[in-house]
Amino acid sequence: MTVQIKYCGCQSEEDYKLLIESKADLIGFIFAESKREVDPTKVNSWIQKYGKPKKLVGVFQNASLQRINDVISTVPIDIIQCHGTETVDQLKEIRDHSNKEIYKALPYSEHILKEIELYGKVADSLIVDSVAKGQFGGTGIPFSWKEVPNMMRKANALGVTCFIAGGIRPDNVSELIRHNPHGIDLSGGIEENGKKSLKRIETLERMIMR
Ligand SMILES: O=C(O)c1ccccc1NCC(=O)[C@H](O)[C@H](O)COP(=O)(O)O
Repeated sequence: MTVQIKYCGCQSEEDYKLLIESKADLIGFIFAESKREVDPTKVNSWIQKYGKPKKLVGVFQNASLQRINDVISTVPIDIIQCHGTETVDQLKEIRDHSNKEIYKALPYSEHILKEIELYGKVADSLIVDSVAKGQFGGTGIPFSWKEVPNMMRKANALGVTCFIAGGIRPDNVSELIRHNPHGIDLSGGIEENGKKSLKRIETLERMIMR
């Protein structure tokens, strides 16, 4: 199976031009508190200017329905990624309210298989990401990938796609690919000086033969 690629944290018009020409399947924008947070109106202007050849993901963290509504009425995103401590009931409410696909990010821990079981029944896809120094999302730090095959087995049984995120870079992606994740999700690993880097994207895509 071909591994799906999600590049996240698109922060500028230059980033967007680069990412739509990459081999990514999905491009993510951060609408949560972060150094990568973007303004919905600006994001929409890039999409109007350069088109929308990829699926677009809006990343939120414990956002209100009002905030989600404000963003999706401005930006034509396809997927809402919930990257906080949202409950199963809140995910259902967000889906009913928005009519979008819902991705749920789960913090990697010893309880990850139980979390996959719980959220895999309601989310369209899952993203297992690292927690580091109290931060969840965009940490730049990988977790131990030896549990990845078990996670994929659990996700397969539930019929959901499961992405792996957190500190994936061109120099470590081959090791992760050996564990056969359904998808990979990167942000900092394809950046140089805070901007998405063509060189790093091309190197990464060569490593995974895309
Ligand atoms: O990237 C952020 O700054 C961020 C902030 C708050 C919530 C989520 C965030 N990112 C979500 C993603 O999907 C990232 O791609 C993922 O966390 C991996 O980031 P990295 O470790 O930098 O590759």
